[in-house]
Amino acid sequence: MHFTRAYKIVKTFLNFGLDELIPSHLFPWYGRLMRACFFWLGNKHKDKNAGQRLRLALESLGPVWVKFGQMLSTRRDLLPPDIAKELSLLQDNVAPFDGEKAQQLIEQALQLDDIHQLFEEFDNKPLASASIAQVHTAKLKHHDALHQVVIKVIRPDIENAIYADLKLMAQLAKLVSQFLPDGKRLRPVEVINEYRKTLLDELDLQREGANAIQLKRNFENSESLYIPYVYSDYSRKNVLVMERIYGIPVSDIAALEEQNTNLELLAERGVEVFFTQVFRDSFFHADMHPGNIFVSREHPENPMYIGIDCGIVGTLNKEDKRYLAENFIAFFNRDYRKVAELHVDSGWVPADTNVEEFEFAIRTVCEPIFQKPLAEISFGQVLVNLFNTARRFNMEVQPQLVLLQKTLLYVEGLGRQLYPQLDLWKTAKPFLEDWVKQQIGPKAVFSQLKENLPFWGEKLPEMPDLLYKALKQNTNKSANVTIQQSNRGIVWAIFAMTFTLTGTVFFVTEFIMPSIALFSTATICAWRALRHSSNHQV
Ligand SMILES: Nc1ncnc2c1ncn2[C@@H]1O[C@H](COP(=O)(O)OP(=O)(O)OP(=O)(O)O)[C@@H](O)[C@H]1O
Repeated sequence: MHFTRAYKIVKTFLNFGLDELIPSHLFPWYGRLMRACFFWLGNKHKDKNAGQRLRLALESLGPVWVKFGQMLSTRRDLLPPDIAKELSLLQDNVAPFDGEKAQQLIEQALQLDDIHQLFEEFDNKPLASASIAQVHTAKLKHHDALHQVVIKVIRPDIENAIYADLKLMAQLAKLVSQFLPDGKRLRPVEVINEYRKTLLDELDLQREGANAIQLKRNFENSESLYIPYVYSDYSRKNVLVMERIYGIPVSDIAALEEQNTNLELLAERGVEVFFTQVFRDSFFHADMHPGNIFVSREHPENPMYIGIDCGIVGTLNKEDKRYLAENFIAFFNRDYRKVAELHVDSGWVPADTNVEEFEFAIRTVCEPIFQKPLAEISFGQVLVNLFNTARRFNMEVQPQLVLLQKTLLYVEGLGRQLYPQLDLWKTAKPFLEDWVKQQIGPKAVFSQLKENLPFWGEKLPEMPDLLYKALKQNTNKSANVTIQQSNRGIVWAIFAMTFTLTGTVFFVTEFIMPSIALFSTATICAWRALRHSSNHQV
């Protein structure tokens, strides 16, 4: 199986002339020798351009490769634009699998003798069928009521096929990175590893269910986004039962216009939902292609999105978020020095990077973007340009940022399709500026203290003990005046710390007057500590 599949892949690549995509000066002699060994396989599609040949080759290799091509199409940082555009046309035309088989899989997963024990009107005919899973409609008997649901079922036997293809892909990536002189720059091994992770995550519907539950909780009372309810009691690794939704696909602009949807508000809400997910929740839906987004039929004047398929989500840590927000703000202020410094501070590029050179490189690629009116600038493209430049300065690939950049491109595309005059910057700027403000300044310091309160609350009872030990040590060593002096300094410092902590506890629990008294005492202790330490140094 392994060998025949490997041969099929080589045959497809050569029949679509993909070897011709490698520039001759980059094709080493051993590569050409290997190519010559398959002399009977030649390019049968000479009439088509490179992008088309690559797309057709991937389509003929099946779903794992199609999904890989779709992922690559969003990596504008790695591929030339014409090839990326062609890959974005990839379609996974897979036939649905037998509905009886789906029913059998559901019965097995939920340990039912008969599907009708739990579901009424299970429809054998799939509602939708994709490369990894198929969706059926049913009515769930739940708490003495009937609930309209959809059941997503992973295709039978897909797992083994995916593992086998991923293994071959990984071997191919290794070959490319080892034997093609320019292979490493494309980071094929990392790209395949990232793809592997995404694809395997998609095979686990319990994970998708958990993501949907989290996202639903994050947008509990939101007017902008609704996530269908997941029946976790009836969900397994290969079966997911969730509330059926009846929204309008977001790409169906005619239907949205027909019900007088406020498209401007809808487009703005897309941007708002995205930035809320990224900056408020650090948890974003990262598969926002139009097939996964619907619009509620209710209240078209106050339109709400409905999101499905939460199989791929992204998360960002606090530092990433802060640098990202500041990067956008600095970029739109055309402060390229700041952009360069942020990349160094965040550790995205090595600490010894020449900031001036980096600033200059960023200016060169970013300044032309401002030729356009601000409203037309693409945030996603800004990130692509920035990351491309940073990569020349040895920026490591940050998978979470790549996911974010990809999602941002989708969100923008979607927003502009709904409302071409959408001014992304106008919608996003106040959001980003508020967020950055919240992260710095006194409010942020206190919220940080509040966050660390449980830790300090735990340590506070130990303070008197520490103090006692320090004092005792001080008495034992009284022979040495210098040490005694320095110990006194330590004792005052401990006092200062204890009063500060207690003051903070009072402050955040809103006992303002006692907290002021404690902070004042802490200041006096700190001053005494400083005096002792300076005497000691003298
Ligand atoms: N809760 C739901 N209510 C109504 N229809 C749904 C629901 N969930 C999924 N569908 C339908 O099933 C289709 C496929 O669902 P989903 O996107 O979750 O599957 P998938 O296998 O992950 O597909 P892909 O990854 O290719 O988008 C959707 O486009 C939608 O038409």
